[in-house]
Amino acid sequence: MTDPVPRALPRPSPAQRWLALVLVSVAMFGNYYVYDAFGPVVDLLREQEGFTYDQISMVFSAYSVAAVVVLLIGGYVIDRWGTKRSIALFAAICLAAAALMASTARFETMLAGRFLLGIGAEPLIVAATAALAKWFKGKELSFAFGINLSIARLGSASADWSTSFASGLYANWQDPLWLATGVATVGLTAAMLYWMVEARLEGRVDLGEAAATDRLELKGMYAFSASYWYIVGLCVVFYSTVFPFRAFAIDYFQQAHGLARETAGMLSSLLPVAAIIVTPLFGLWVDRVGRRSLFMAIGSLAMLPLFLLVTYAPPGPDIPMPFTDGTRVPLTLLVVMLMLGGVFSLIPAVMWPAVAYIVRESRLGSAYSMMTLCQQVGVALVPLVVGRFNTAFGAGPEHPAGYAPGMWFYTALAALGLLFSYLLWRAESGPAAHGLEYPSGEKPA
Ligand SMILES: C[C@H](NC(=O)[C@@H](N)CCCCN)C(=O)O
Repeated sequence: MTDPVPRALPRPSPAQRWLALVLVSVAMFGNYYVYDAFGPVVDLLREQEGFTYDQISMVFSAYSVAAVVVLLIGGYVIDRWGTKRSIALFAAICLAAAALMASTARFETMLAGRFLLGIGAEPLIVAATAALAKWFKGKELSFAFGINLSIARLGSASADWSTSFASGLYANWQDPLWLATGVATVGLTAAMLYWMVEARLEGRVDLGEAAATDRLELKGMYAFSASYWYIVGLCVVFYSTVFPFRAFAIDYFQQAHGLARETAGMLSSLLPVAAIIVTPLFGLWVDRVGRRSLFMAIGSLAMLPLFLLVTYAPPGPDIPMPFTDGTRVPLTLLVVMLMLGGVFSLIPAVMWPAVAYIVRESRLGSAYSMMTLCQQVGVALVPLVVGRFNTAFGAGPEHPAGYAPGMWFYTALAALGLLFSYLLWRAESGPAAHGLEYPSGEKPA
């Protein structure tokens, strides 16, 4: 008797794929919510618990320090445990981190909680990406990634909106962080359901191999082209400006511009909200027209004046904010946040996919890991500098001018971003170009 010929398994049905996407995305929603739940309580920690700007910055940076450590350890856990267990494990770590931060206002505990969040959240993003690749490879993968990121950003926006829909909790610093712990529980529940779905369908449908996590290998980095390193440079300065600015934005709008917390939260949420709507549209546009390095340069140029405008431009009349029940904000702040939202949609939509056009597929995992690692080093250091400036220059409601040095620092970083994108554009317009300026991402023969 001969062995039966193994029959090829069917690919997952659309309903199965979209169920997996929804569950993974809810886990990501929880992840991003917890990350951004810290910003709205910054003023309460300062007023009620006596935290200084330096301490707040250290808590914020602890996430990135942890992220650098886990990125160096690499995709080991994901490779060994598989996506379904890893997603649940990392979501559980995020939940523990959220609970730790909510448990007490001791500085060391907050620091440990935020560090733990970095340990869970960054590999959760990697594991979620690997999981989506299993379900969607060859079928709407980019679209699925886009939806996943949009739902994650909805988590960021919801953390800002909590200053309105859960305004009653903001009588103290602790209750909003317990709310974040509740949201992390929803994320963990979705991760466990995802585990059940993947386990149930394994062996019944062809889930292929998860895209190899391709751990970070420092050897071989020299082989990446100059264009790759210009993109890494832009990535570092871009996120080192936007993420710390976001972390301090609600407090800054309250202290320096006298806005109520709810209004400041609404204004800050324009950044992720714009990104939810506009990022996929920019993605589609760039896929059609190419010109990737030019778009990155345009985004960097648009960012350059924003931090100085917010500091020195007259506030202008109060006007109703879009997508709200008529909350009024100064025109200048609204314009600046809408422009920053546009930049926050354009640069990530172009920058992350651009790497795939200039790095060999087999080295893509390493390339992305190195880029994220450098990003997190920048995101760890910049808030420490800005916190130092705010403390040293006595920033606060009675001395709003004390925030100006921090804003000049963000502007200097934005100028560096413009330099990197100019160098990239020059490299991609010359004979060593990879084809970033062409819709297909390849130079015509
Ligand atoms: C896609 C990109 N993600 C990241 O940069 C992550 N390494 C850090 C996310 C931290 C916020 N939760 C992004 O969000 O633009």
